[in-house]
Amino acid sequence: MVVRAAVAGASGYAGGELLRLLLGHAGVEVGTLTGHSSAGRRLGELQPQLAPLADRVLAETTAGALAGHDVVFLALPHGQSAAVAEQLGPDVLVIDLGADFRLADPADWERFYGSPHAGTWPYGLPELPGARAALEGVKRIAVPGCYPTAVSLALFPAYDAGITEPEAVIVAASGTSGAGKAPKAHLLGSEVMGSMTPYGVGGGHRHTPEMIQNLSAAAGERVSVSFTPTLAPMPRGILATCSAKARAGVTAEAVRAVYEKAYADEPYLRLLPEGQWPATGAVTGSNAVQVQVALDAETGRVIVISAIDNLTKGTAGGAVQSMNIALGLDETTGLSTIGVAP
Ligand SMILES: NC(=O)C1=CN([C@@H]2O[C@H](COP(=O)(O)OP(=O)(O)OC[C@H]3O[C@@H](n4cnc5c(N)ncnc54)[C@H](OP(=O)(O)O)[C@@H]3O)[C@@H](O)[C@H]2O)C=CC1
Ligand SMILES: CC(=O)N[C@@H](CCC(=O)OP(=O)(O)O)C(=O)O
Repeated sequence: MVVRAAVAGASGYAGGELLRLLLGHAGVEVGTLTGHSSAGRRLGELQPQLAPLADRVLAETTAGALAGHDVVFLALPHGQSAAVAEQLGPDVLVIDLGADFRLADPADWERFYGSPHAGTWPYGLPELPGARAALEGVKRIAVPGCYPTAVSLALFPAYDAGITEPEAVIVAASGTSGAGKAPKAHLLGSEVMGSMTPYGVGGGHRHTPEMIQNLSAAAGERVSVSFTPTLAPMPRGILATCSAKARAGVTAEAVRAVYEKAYADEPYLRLLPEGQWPATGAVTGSNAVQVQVALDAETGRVIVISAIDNLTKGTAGGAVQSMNIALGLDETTGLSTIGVAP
């Protein structure tokens, strides 16, 4: 079976990574590509790494241009997906890489995104408890945010197993591609190179409610989250340092056993051997997630560190993995666990 897939937002970072993966996917034929300010331009000018598609010309992002495909990926800014998606009809598989359909609570959406809530779609993080089965055969998928991917995959085993209290503290560093390709002063090379800085400090980051949603579902009770993102001088990657208070009596051996069991059959989640620590460079360009755990004897906190590529497992790889499940394909088709290093 070969499905025909359109990509809206093909000129952006998420759209570009998605096309890189789709070009290596045996079950996908790349159809229409769309852009916004770059409509009418050749893809080769904008995404020179995608050589086989260099002569494709970007169409305007309209429902008409995206019609006639089996799968439509939307890699658009927040708030742009709903209007397009509602015109695409119920039979096409629509996969939104943006935030519009990730949150279940309209109040959370309105507070963090400041616009009316468009709705909630099945959530494209198959490794979460029950999520894989919930993606089979669906026609709409909301791909998680990059930080919630790194954090939820790091912490769900601890909450699912009940070994941690319902609070988590997270500090995560992201590469600059997480902020998209559109020019912004704080992303200039002279601002970013050789410097790191936090942002969204004190509960203000829009990924906080998404993390709370995922971790609370795993815990069966509300988990409070303190999240501090930082911008790191690298193009790709997220390193998330997560901690939560261990429940009484939990030992370091018990923590490790929980993670060994939770990740045992997962194709992309890798608990590293003891003494080895996750590195963003090791997962660059791959769908892999590296994780290490420790129990801090001084504070009684379980510490879990994860590394992902924000554009691959954190966006486009997660989208392809979820598409594979929805279409009944082998979940790993077109996705690699092999990073590009150094
Ligand atoms: N970058 C990342 O690591 C991650 C991104 N995502 C999500 O993916 C989506 C795209 O992000 P990213 O690729 O980084 O962003 P970019 O800024 O790199 O790309 C945005 C894309 O959307 C198009 N676009 C811009 N404005 C409009 C508009 N008003 N209507 C229609 N299309 C528009 C742009 O077209 P043009 O260039 O032609 O103007 C471009 O193709 C976002 O929702 C983001 O949240 C999710 C997880 C991680
Ligand atoms: C470095 C950086 O700016 N990162 C982005 C997150 C990108 C992402 O995954 O999130 P969305 O899909 O929700 O946009 C941010 O902090 O807003």
